[in-house]
Amino acid sequence: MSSITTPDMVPIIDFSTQDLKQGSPEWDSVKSRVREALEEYGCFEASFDEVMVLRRAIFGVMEELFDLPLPTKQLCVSEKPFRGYFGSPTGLFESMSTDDAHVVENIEQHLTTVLWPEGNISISKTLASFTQLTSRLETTILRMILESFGVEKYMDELIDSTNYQLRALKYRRPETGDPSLGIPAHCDTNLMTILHQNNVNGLEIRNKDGEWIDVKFSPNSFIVLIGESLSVWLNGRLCSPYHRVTLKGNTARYSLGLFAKLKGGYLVKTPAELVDNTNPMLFKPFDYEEFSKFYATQIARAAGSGTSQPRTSDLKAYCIV
Ligand SMILES: O=C(O)CCC(=O)C(=O)O
Ligand SMILES: [Fe+2]
Repeated sequence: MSSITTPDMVPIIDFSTQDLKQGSPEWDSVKSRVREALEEYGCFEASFDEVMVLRRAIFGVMEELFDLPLPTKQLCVSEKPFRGYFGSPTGLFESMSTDDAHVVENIEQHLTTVLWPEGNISISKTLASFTQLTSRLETTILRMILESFGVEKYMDELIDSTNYQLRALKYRRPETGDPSLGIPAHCDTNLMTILHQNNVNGLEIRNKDGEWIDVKFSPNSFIVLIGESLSVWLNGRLCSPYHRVTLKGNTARYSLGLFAKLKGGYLVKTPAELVDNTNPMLFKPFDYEEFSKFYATQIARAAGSGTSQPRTSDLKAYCIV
């Protein structure tokens, strides 16, 4: 793995302003910065001061979750792929994921009562508050993207079909002190990802020149990444960035992410407005949950044969015309 990084930086866009009302001059200016950043990097840093009131509670909760004994964490399972507890074969990272996490009862049912049989309402509430906050930000950004392509009439349909999956990640500090790869380079296949982290950096994004950029988050910010589902829906417009996590320090890294995904049963289909003679339809309609099942078997097969994970652009390869 190349460890060369450059001083390039992902753009920072401020979403904290009170005047960010749809149609206002502030809205239009943020919207064009979002479009520019996504064209260039597929991602940006979003400042969002409201997260500060939750920050201490969030990382307290994450320590409590991951400090549980391994057999307890392993009780969190699901018949659906990419939910529940996962520990990487390298032991360097662990994750816990749960669906529709903006609703306290869902977290209680699928996560907290599994880990604490008597329930743990304060943890459920903290995680739901985080999901509500980030899903609000996701909706704003999605609306700006759709407006910028003139397809905002699909907003309600997409929102109604979104699963706000929450994923908590812990990266152990590398034992040797040498930089180690926590998560290998990949593109997210979902619609949009919004990440928050403790004070330990490690996320790297590959820019258009193929160079890896260190992403340094401010405590009041998120990194927003476009996923391949959105790029496919936009008929190849905007690209999901390659990213990876490299651990360099002496402290554990925690990150918490909203992974907005399209629900099973919803056919993801490029709108007619984005297809014409010069922009023919590039991708076949697909169901994200069906793709996830296929993708999970690909990953398991690759792991079984000792080869690396399937290539990125997996979703695009899956549904290319
Ligand atoms: O922890 C992070 O910052 C990134 C995690 C990530 O890329 C993923 O879960 O897809
Ligand atoms: Fe990712």
